[in-house]
Amino acid sequence: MYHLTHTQGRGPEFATVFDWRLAVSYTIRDLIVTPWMAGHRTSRDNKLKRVYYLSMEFLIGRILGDAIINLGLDHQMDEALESLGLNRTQILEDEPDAALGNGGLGRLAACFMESLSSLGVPAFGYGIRYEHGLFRQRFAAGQQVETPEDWLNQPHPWEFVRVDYSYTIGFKGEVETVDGHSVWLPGESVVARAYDTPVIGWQANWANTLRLWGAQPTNLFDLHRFNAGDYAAAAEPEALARTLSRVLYPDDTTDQGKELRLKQEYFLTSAALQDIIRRFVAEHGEDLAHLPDKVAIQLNDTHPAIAGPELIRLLMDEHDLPFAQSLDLARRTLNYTNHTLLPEALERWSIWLMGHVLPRHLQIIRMIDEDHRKSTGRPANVSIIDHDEVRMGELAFIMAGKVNGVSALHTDLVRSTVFADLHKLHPDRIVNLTNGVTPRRWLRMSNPPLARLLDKTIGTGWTGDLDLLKGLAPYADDGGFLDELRAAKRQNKVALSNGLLADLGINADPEAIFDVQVKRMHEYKRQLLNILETIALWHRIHESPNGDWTPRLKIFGGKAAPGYWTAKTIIHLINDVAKTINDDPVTSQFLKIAYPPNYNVSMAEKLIPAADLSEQISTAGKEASGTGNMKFTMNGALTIGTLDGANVEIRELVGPDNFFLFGLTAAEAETEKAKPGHARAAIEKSDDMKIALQLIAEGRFGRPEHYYALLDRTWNDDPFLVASDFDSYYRCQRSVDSAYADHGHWDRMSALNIASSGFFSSDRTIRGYMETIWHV
Ligand SMILES: [N-]=[N+]=N[C@]1([C@H](N)O)O[C@H](CO)[C@@H](O)[C@H](O)[C@H]1O
Repeated sequence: MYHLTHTQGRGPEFATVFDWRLAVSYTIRDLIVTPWMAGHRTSRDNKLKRVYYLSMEFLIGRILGDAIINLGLDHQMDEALESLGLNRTQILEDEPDAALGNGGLGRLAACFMESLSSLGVPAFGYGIRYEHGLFRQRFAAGQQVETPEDWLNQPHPWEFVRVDYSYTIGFKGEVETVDGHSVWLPGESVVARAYDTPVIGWQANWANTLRLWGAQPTNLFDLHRFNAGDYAAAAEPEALARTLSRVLYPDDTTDQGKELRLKQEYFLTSAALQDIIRRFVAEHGEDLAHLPDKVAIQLNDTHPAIAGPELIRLLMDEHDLPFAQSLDLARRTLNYTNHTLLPEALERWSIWLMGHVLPRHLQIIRMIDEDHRKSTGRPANVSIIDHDEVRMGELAFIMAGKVNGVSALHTDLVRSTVFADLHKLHPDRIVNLTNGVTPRRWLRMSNPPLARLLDKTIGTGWTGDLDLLKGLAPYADDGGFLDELRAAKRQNKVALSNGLLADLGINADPEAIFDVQVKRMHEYKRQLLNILETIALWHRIHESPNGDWTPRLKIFGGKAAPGYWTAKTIIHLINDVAKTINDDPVTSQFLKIAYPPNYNVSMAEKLIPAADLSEQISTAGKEASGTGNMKFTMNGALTIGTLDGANVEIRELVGPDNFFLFGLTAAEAETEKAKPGHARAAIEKSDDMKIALQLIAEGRFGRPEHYYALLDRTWNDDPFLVASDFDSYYRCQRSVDSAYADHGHWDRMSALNIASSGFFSSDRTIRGYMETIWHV
């Protein structure tokens, strides 16, 4: 009531849901600033070493619900809202998602920030305060249409503006030599202003800062031009500057390559490094020789890899340290995480563009390259500059103390493929740190029915120490427990069914298998394999409508990068197939498809707890890790998947009997892919796939001409081996049907998946980074 009155300036009789939500948010925020300030003082006063996580993406989602959980106030808040006659769900769902990321990489950064605070590790996250996050997705005639996301078109209660922490970021211009020193004279510049969001940890013992940079013009406004009536020109400086933090590039695992993207990457990196050095000097004095003792920096993929040259520039040009010392200090401070092997995702900037936008950095990159060549005996294929391009992967590797992959299989492939030559030169540099997810948001907050059952069965300790879920294993043979487990899952399925009916008009049977594939649309994730199997099943049901079919609801969710034509065609196909199948009176009792638009963090929090089956069906060797797979497992869904990314470790821990495995291994996939005509050969052998492709070509799902190019690509190219894995996948799905029919067996498998998911907590991952990379 205090904040409604004094912060919102509203009486309850006039208050909107927005006013109440802000009042609740400020009330919770008040309780966070205390541990936040205490944590900062403790770090400063004890001269603690800090971790700095640099990422172009932080896929945070909503903040209020998570903050209430971490403060342990969920029950009190329920009572308070009830006593005021307010609807909890309505209040929480009024908050827009902070969609400052594309997919797994961005969400991982958000989970890491929460675990760093939950473990009480002094840390800062550095990112960009995009005015527009990932675009909103809607469907028009089954096709994806993008509209701008606008989370900041209303006051945002979770940020504090820090005008005193502003840094000038230069671009372009030229480099002069004065008294033997290189001096960069930027041609243009902007100001990076800090916006801080506290990240509270479990049980509110600690809170770290997520510092997001917003771009401001160096000179606000050209008054002379304004007075001359040239209003547009007068506003130009501001417009230009703000483009830097205007919008997130919507590409997931694809190199953008645009000048503005490079400028965004440098904007983030330079502001972060200037802020880090200011804090170090303020707390430890001018002698930067001790920087690596107090600062550990993690580069989230190559997007902030310009940090190597930028840190050297700051140390050399602004703190007068010699190149060799600057290089050494930078290497002992920086670390790099690789998140993908896909060639089109590895960033390469043309020498021209790098020299144009960052002339001083290109000079330093050449010095780093030369130093590395000299110190490693000039081997081939490891140079940063290659064929007039600056290879950011090589730059990040050469400038890093440690390089890590994000799953055991992925790290092996990083050593044997993309960085094989550098690995030979630096055999101890690459380490593995399998991804993880925070159990606070992805279990305790998203799945109250299961959380209550866990609390009752093994106590509440699991939220802070997920390994305690092992205590559940004995209950896998306890019928009473399994019934309650099934009841909890059913509660979530009923809630989701009601949502699907209300939003999409789809009547979902909670008894059906809720088979869920939610992730970005990409050919290597093989949503195409899933929808082709669905068509083949539909055809089979039509052939024997009285057969003993296990009802199934296929749920899809995911956005395609706006320029990714094939991914958009697959979205269109899924919606066209859904239309035909959902309207089919013969099969609708056995098979339905739902594709809710605008999949995001908040939707994942609803879908994952209601899932029975988790689709992790990427071509083996292509998905570096996956993190959705981990969220489904800890929420009791069983996985159908390939031996790819972290699926391998999930299967090892839950046991092969509790995982539905199919498909080629990464090595077999490489061999198969090399065979000419592998697709046509596989399709000719598979009646089910052939019929599925035929039905599309015949126009059973919308206008066939929309899919001729996709059909041609599948028959003649099929780069991700959909055809080669089809029959194995189809057979595996049928074994899922029979397993699901035996409730006791299914629930036992579900219980064992939950019991074995402790390893996939991001707390375990962060502890790994602390021990093997950051030494904090
Ligand atoms: N970029 N990128 N990489 C990804 C994801 N697409 O964001 O990073 C994620 C986080 O490491 C991985 O789980 C996922 O497999 C990988 O493809």
